[in-house]
Amino acid sequence: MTGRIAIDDTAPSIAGGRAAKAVVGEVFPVRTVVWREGHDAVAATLAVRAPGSSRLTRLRMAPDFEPDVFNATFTPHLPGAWTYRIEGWSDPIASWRAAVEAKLAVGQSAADLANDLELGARLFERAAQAVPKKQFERLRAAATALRSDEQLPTRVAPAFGTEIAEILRATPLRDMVTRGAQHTVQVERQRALFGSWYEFFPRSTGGRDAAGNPIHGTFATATKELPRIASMGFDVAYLPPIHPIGEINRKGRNNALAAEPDDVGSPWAIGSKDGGHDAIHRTLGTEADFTAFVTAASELGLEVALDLALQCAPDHPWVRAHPEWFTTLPDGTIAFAENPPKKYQDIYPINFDNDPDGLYAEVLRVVRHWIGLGVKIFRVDNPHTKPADFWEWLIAQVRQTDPDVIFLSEAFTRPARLYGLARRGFSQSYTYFTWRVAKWELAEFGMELAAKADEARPNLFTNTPDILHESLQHGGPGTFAIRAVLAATLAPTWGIYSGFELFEHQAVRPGSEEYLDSEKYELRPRPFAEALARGESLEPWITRLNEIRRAHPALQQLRCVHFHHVDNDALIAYSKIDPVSGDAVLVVVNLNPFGAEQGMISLDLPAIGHEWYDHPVVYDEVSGEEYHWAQTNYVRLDPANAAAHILALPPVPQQVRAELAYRRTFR
Ligand SMILES: O=P(O)(O)O[C@H]1O[C@H](CO)[C@@H](O[C@H]2O[C@H](CO)[C@@H](O)[C@H](O)[C@H]2O)[C@H](O)[C@H]1O
Repeated sequence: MTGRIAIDDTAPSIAGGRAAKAVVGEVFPVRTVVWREGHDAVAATLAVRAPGSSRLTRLRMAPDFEPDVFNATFTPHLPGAWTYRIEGWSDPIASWRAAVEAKLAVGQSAADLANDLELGARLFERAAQAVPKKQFERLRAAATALRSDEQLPTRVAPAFGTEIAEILRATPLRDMVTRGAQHTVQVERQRALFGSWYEFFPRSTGGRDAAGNPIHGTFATATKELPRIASMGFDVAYLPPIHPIGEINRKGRNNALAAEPDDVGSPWAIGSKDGGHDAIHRTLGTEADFTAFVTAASELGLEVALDLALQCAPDHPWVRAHPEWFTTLPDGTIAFAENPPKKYQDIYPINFDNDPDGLYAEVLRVVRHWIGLGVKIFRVDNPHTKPADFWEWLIAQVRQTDPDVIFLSEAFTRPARLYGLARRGFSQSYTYFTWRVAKWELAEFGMELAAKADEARPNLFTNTPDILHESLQHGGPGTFAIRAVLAATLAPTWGIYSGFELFEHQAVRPGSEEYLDSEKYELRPRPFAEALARGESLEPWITRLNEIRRAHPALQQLRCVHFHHVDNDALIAYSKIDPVSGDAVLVVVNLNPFGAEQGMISLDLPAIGHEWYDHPVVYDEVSGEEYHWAQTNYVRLDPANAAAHILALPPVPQQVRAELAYRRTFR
């Protein structure tokens, strides 16, 4: 925006004028550049408006140590679309003061300063017009002193005093006020930022019959799984699609192209003669059973997330009723879906261009149907294979009526799509975490997450039904513990797919990331209790991680990560802080699952709010031990005992919290 004062590089500023992201209670840092010609002083104000309010809250921005750069934070207290803009202005009293100080410093006399003193008096008189009566008198007194016959130091003393500075900080005299462009921040509920997800297939919860054959589960049997999931500290129970599964082209075990008669098929092959996206697989139960499941989950503090997979089995009702929603090939057939190199022969992709009005309305109806049954979180399958403008429209429509609905995007094929979809409204995104294993990759990844915090919120799954990373295939239980602690502490939202706690690691074939006997195509009842009793379960570690995450607001933050140097590439160290409470945590992870690693960690103490010479006492939330640390510290981690230190640090002092929030965000 052009104006008398230049305002540049305001951040966050999302491409296309779209909204930045924040959640209720999250500290939201804003930075800008404000400058003008010559030597006169400028300043910046952040003007913030809450949703539905006509009132502007003005926050004086703090000058950065870089010239012309200003910072401020605000903390939204309710969800909705907040707006903010920068006001850049000329600060005539600061300019006057700087000039007079410089002249006094070189010994100029009252006579030399006659014009300056009169100009100052006029400025204080102007400033007095805008302040309450008591402060009015102070400013008038400063003006009177400047015009008096006293000695020069006495004349300028009130104008230079701290009391006047305080008054002017609260009510500055602003000239040439220039308003910058308006920016929006979409504020969501806290679950959009912080939470622990557990993915499981309800159909696998039916146990086994006397002959050891799996029995198809129901919502009633799935409900029995919920206490175990809740007791591990998870917040969200995510279910793959629960709809009728296609019978035409159904896939068999291990992705076989032909199914055997008793094969259950992939739940992502949605739709059959029993119904489509608004129907429930008849063996799982009825709508009433589903809502009972959602209620039971809620009583345990769990939210249910549902898959939204916009694709159809050939026998989905839409295929017959709306052939225009699909692409018919010259030979009259419909091509199956692909996500190269993956082939999904049991589903048809949807064509979003033939009848957008009809299709869009139907998808919105489906989403609202599930919202009506208590679902407030949708994990969206393959959103990058559907048009971006469709998602932007759908999410905006849903937000109008249900602002508490959260959409997780499963798009991580290319950064443009991952971040592009996030900008268009997705609350959370899958990431490349599963493929980031080396220390340098993790550090780069962690920095990227923080740098992108205004436009995308990550959900770090350790594994998914599609991704059994080779490190999990060959790294033994130690790798599972390492991947869990990294996911649980690098980002505020993390998740596991069922079976992770049992160290399931067999791939269908060498070089593949697909599980052997994948649950995508068959029932997989699991002996959780037996494994736990034998001490062969990761449940205790997962439980402890979630407890620590809940106890430490620092681990619930996305923006405030900082990596510290360790002289061993098998050890990684990073700290997180919470700018509100000052809570601070340092995580040190041994990336070698097979043996102990040791090294020296050099703490960047100012980055955690301390002086270089401080000796913080740190408490290990994993071992319960306390250490007296300094700038350089010896660490040794043996995966036989613990994969990581999760160290509670002394709280960040109040006076540097906001500054650290800017520094960690805009590095
Ligand atoms: O393509 P992605 O790797 O993002 O995977 C997601 O979408 C897939 C298609 O919906 C889904 O694939 C599974 O379901 C398909 C349809 O039934 C089936 O053909 C595939 O073999 C099966 O893997 C995948 O699970 C989901 O995460």
